[in-house]
Order: sequence, then C-alpha cells, then structure tokens
Amino acid sequence: MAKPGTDRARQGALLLLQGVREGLSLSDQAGALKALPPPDQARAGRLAAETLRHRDRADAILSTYLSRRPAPRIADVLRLATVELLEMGGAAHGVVDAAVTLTRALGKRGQAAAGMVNAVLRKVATHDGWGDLPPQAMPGWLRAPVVSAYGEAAARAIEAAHQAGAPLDLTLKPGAAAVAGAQMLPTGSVRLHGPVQVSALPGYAAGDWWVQDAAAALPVRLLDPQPDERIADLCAAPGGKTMQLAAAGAQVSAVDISPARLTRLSRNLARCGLQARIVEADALTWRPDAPVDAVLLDAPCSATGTIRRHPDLPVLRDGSGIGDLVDLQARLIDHALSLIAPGGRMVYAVCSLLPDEGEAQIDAALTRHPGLSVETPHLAGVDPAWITPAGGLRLRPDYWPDLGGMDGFFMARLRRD
Ligand SMILES: C[S@@+](CC[C@H](N)C(=O)[O-])C[C@H]1O[C@@H](n2cnc3c(N)ncnc32)[C@H](O)[C@@H]1O
Repeated sequence: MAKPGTDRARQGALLLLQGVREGLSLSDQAGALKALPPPDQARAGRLAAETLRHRDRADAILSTYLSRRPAPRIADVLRLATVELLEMGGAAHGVVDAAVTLTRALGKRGQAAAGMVNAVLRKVATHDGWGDLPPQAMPGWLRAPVVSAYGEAAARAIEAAHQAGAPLDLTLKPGAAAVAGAQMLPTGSVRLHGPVQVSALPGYAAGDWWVQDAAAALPVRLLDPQPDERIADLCAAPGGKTMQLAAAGAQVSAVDISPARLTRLSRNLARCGLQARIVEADALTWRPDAPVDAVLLDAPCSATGTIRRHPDLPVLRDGSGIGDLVDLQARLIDHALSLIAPGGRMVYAVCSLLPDEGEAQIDAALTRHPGLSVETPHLAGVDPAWITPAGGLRLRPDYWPDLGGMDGFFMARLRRD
C-alpha cells in the first residue's frame, strides 16, 4: 500500500515539474504547495529534484518503450515514476498504480494514455542497465567552457557530482554546541547526510547555526574579518555571509538591491541573534559615510556552481545573459574597490563554474587597477591544488568526492596598495 500522503506528494512534484517547464525555479515555487502538510511538501520537493537530476537517463530508457513522444504532462508522470522505480527503489506495484492514477487525473488525454503508461512502466520496472547510463550531461552552453577550463574527465566528474545531489551543510555560530550526528568538514563547516527537516534540527530555534554550503562559507574565511572592523557586504541577501561577518564581531553594512531577499536576511539575523546595518541599495552606486576596512563582494552570477542543489537550473537557463552578468560583475568590482581605505582588502566571490565570471574577472581587474594585488589563500582544510596560479581559489563540485562534494565557487582576496 502506498505510504499515507504519497500521492499528494507525487501530485505536488508534478506541479513543481510543470512550473519548471514553464520557467519557474523550484525555489520560486516554494509557496505553491502550501496547502500540503510539511512532510508532503518536503517529499514533493525531493521527488521533483530527483526527477530533474535524472531526467535524461529516464528519457533514454523511456524512449526504448515509447512509440511516440507523449504530451509534456504525461512525460512528467513517466519520468517521475521511472526515477522512483530505478533510482529511488520504489516498489513496482505502488509506483505504477500511482502513475496510472495520476495520468487518469489529467483529463481526457490522460484517460486515453493510462493504458500506455501502465504498459510502459511495467517494462521500465524490470529494465536492467540504469546504473550503466552516464550521468546527465551539462547543457552545451555550460559544458563547452567547463571542458575547456578543466578538461573532459573533470566535466564528467562534475556531472557525477550534480547527479549525486548535495548534503546539508551548516555554519555554526562561534561557541555553539555541535549538532548531533553531523560530520565536521576540514574547513570547519558541519555536514548532515540524508533528508533533513531543517527547522526540526536542534539549535535551529536558538539560532546556533545557519544553512550554508561548505564552499559558500569560505569567502568570509578568506576575508578574515576582525572584531569592530567596518565591512561592506555587497550583494548580501539572504545573508549567510553577513551572519559570518557579524558573528566575527565586525560592524557590517549588508547591502542588497532586493527588498524581498533583504526581508529574509533580516529574519535570518534575528533568528541567530546577530546584528548588521541593512541597506536596500544598488551596490553599483551605494557609498558608506567613510571608507571601509574591507569589502565582501558576493556578486550576482550564473550560479552554475550550485546545480547539485538546484537541478532545475540547466532546464531554466540557456546561457544567454552571461555577457551581461560579466559586465555587471566588472562594474561592481570597480565600484567596490573605490569604497575601501588604502591598504584595505576585498574578497570577490561567485558561485559559478565559468572562468569568465571568476579567474578572468580578477585578471581584468588587476589590469584596470594598478596597485591592486591578489593575496594567496592560507585556509585550514583547503587543498593547495585548488589555488590557481594567480592566487585565486577555484572550488568545484567534484572536489571532496568521498565527503559528498561542495558547490562550485571562485573567490580571490585583493589588497589595495
Ligand atoms: C549570490 S547572491 C548573494 C548571496 C549572499 N551573499 C549570501 O551569502 O547569502 C547575489 C545577490 O546580489 C543581489 N544583487 C544583484 N544585483 C545587485 C546590485 N546591483 N546591487 C545590490 N545587490 C544586487 C541579489 O539581490 C542577490 O541577493
């Protein structure tokens, strides 16, 4: 028998998959399943994410049993059931029956397709060779620059990491108690494996920690904030890095252009009992009253380093707009540098796999700004192989394969003469 609520969760997952086809990200749709109980919302999110992670592999198997391409909503039912059967270990009887019921609920077209869905999924349930199919490839607009930067073998390892998904990483407030069952990572973040309901974890209500990928925690470690330093956190929301800066005792101005994201930042600060000056402004024009000791610029970017946590990204993006982002990042770097006192420092960071948004931005900034230099990272837990010849830090999802990977990131610490 199906677990209670399982079909509500499957229906929710199909709704999310339809939203992604229509151009909405899974995060944009966070409120779409409000009517479901929280465990069903969580399961729907997991089912949708797993279906997106294995979409091409599911399609490859389904195409051997389909005589023609099904309508999009029926294709979603087939993919979801295929992933449940072959990846998630779902029992054939329950998964196939549920898929047939969901298909029938799709109106006349669904009723006509129910027999086909039943026949195809019975064959899929006994299909051998799922594990032999290669992980889903990155889209061409991303794969080409990744192969050119890191090589074909690395691109395949990154695709395997995308398929594996991401554990949950936490940054602990200084002095906070360890989280039971969490693994301590070499760089100081802690990691939980398996499905977790964040708000039910010990220490959540007390604000002892916040969710932050281990790679995303490194830009602030690289900046090395000191108590009472004046620090501008540009492009700050939802505030994972603001909280690290505030927890180190710095006087932080958290600047972001998005009021909705700043509301999240303000809630996050309140939960963790931390303080920062919150500024809604365009970081291209905002200026503090006096030069600051340091700037953190976590620039808007393609987010291509976060695909293991956002498997919808390759479906939603087509690579257009990256030129505009590169241009915006360069202008943000130039303005950010003008806010720093002489001798001050800045960390530039992007959660991107694309060298155009990372390594090349720093090369270009050094050319535009004589007197600017890169300071080589010396950080606990950072493998020296991750440091680029120019002194930046390049992180990739295929690093730490035995620990569960990390987001793709680039960061560099710059010093003004
Ligand atoms: C990568 S996210 C920042 C993540 C954040 N630093 C953290 O650790 O939680 C980029 C942010 O840049 C903001 N942003 C984009 N363009 C901006 C601009 N011109 N001025 C200020 N903020 C901007 C977006 O609203 C978004 O919140």
